[in-house]
Amino acid sequence: MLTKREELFGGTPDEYLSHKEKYENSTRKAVILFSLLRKIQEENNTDLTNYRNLLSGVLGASISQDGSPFGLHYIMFMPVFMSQADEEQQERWLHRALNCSIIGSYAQTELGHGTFIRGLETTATYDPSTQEFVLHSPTLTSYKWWPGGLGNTANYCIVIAQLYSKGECHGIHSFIVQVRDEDTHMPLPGIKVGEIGVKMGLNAVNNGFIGFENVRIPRTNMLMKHAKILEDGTYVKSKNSKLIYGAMVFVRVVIVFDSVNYLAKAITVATRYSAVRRQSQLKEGEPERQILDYVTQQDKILTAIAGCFAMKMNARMLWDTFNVINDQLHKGNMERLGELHALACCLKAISTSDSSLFTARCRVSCGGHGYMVSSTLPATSALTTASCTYEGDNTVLLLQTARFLLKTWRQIDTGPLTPTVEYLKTVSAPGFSYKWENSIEGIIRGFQIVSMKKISSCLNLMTAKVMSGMSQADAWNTISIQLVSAGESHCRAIVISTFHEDMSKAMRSMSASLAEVMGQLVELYAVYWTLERLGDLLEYTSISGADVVKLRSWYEELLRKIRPNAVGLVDAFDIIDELLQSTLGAYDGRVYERLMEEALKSPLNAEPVNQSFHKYLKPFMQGKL
Ligand SMILES: CC(C)(COP(=O)(O)OP(=O)(O)OC[C@H]1O[C@@H](n2cnc3c(N)ncnc32)[C@H](O)[C@@H]1OP(=O)(O)O)[C@@H](O)C(=O)NCCC(=O)NCCSC(=O)/C=C/CC(=O)O
Ligand SMILES: Cc1cc2nc3c(=O)[nH]c(=O)nc-3n(C[C@H](O)[C@H](O)[C@H](O)COP(=O)(O)OP(=O)(O)OC[C@H]3O[C@@H](n4cnc5c(N)ncnc54)[C@H](O)[C@@H]3O)c2cc1C
Repeated sequence: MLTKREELFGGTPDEYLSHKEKYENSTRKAVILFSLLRKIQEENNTDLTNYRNLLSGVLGASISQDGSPFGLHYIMFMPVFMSQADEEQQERWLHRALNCSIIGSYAQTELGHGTFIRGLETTATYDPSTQEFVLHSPTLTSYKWWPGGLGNTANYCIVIAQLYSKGECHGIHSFIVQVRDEDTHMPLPGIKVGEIGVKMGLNAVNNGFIGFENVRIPRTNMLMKHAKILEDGTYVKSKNSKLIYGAMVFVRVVIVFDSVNYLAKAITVATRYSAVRRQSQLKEGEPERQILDYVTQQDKILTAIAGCFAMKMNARMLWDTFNVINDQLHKGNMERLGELHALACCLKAISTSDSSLFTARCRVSCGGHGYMVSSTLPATSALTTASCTYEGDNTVLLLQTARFLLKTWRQIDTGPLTPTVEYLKTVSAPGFSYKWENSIEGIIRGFQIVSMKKISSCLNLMTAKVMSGMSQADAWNTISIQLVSAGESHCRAIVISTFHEDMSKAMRSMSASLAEVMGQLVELYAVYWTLERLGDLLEYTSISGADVVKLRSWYEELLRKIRPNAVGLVDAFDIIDELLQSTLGAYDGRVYERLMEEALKSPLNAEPVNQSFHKYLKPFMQGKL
């Protein structure tokens, strides 16, 4: 009898399964895991407040590096329900979703539209004679495309469609739609549903497509917490049209935590491997050195460790900010929604792009063995690059942040600013003077000044172009590279200052030795990004060549100091081998034995001579083909 652990982590490695077998195997595993999670939910009476913990349990413990067919059920279907369904609807469906007696997905993106959601083509036309909506996919490009779990798993999904009533379009709204029969799992009449095929990664997520041929759903299937359609077809507007976007804000907040989890996996593997792997002699006649002793290797890996700790602290800050503002939204106070949206956008963009960048560095820092699927680094790389796209393409999200920053800058003199942007007032105040200094505080100020000056410059450029006769939209597009850069600088200033402030608070309750190491990580992160963004700092601050020389020595000194604690720092992530799933990163360091053990599992090693020799090779080599 297999133990739960053997059931979850044993059997043929996913990489040797067909696409179909991989899905079936991930469904088998998901059922085991989510049965355990269902038990936790029942014990903890999960709601949105502790929902994220459950969610990170789902995500962090996602046993397949290829994701899970149940992921969207937790990541989007339920959060959207919690934020957009009215009480009657929550009563009707939420409990069934929470205990997984129905499995949902989230169908927003279409073949033709992902970013521009106001351009979505799926329609939901209200028929007052039957008090139903008619859901329809008018074109091929209107087919929903990407929804996780929709291919073969989900029997319900939330569909985002253009709402029509009394001949008028009221824009996009959310509807719950049953996709498959709860008993037979057959697609319901008028529904064409399937799986979108093999992707770069996440091939256990079961992303699907769905098209509707005049499918009728009851009026009460429109999620009506905010906007409503009355029985006679009268449309009742939401207090704020942006509330429909709420779920995307929540998920972007969760994604910042995900990006930390994914990066933690990659740096655990790369750091442990770099401590085991010996290669080349630093000095003639000496034994070969651990590759972690090479400063170039430290440059690749230790900065990734610092980045992981930095983003963890920022994820916590974002979650706390989300809860504060979400409570205000529930009380009808929309004042900080724009700030929350902008903060969630830039932190989602920067955390996922940093995670993707550093994970790719971890992959190459492990040489050839880092290219083995059994190292888990290729799959983690494929995962992190996907996160730069889903839940909003990173470029587009940084433009959203820039949009908010320009609005803020226009109003800079009309009153107090909200917390995440009040630095703009400080560094632009009359009489504010600043001289670059090589210190954490000096670096934070420097990044804040760069951000402020980029925002100011963008607004001046926009104004000049519009004054010269260019349309607002063309002016925006023309300077959009600089707008993205302003969004990134704003975010980097927030990440460094949050890391420094929150870690300083945490260090007060640490032992002196631990506090010293944590302080080194904060310094390494700040100095690394200072050297990475030297162009901006030279353009907008008084940093000098002499400062840069000293910064480089400071950086190299930090790498030397942190090196002895590198393995201890990643061990602190405490990722068990079964979740790490890596021949290079296993806790016991038996890298070469594990590489060979995994290789022998290849089906091509099942027999000494593969059948293709007799069918193809031999006749070919004998000139018979
Ligand atoms: C790119 C977007 C935001 C553009 O939408 P649009 O309405 O065109 O926005 P505007 O630029 O015109 O601004 C309108 C107005 O609305 C505010 N706003 C926009 N989004 C939000 C939001 N989420 N929360 C709050 N407020 C928002 C914006 O600030 C403007 O306010 P003003 O006061 O300045 O007028 C939009 O199209 C968008 O978000 N696109 C990305 C689509 C997306 O994220 N898709 C995710 C699909 S689900 C998915 O990917 C699942 C993945 C699986 C997994 O996670 O595992
Ligand atoms: C692994 C994965 C899982 C997903 N799961 C789901 C899901 O469960 N449900 C769901 O609904 N969707 C899902 N998606 C879809 C995802 O939300 C979209 O891919 C994403 O929103 C980007 O849209 P797009 O793919 O249409 O890219 P596009 O918007 O076409 O972007 C392509 C390029 O155009 C640029 N661009 C687009 N608009 C602008 C603009 N206004 N200004 C400047 N540049 C612009 C972008 O920066 C990008 O470089 C998933 C995607 C992936 C990769």
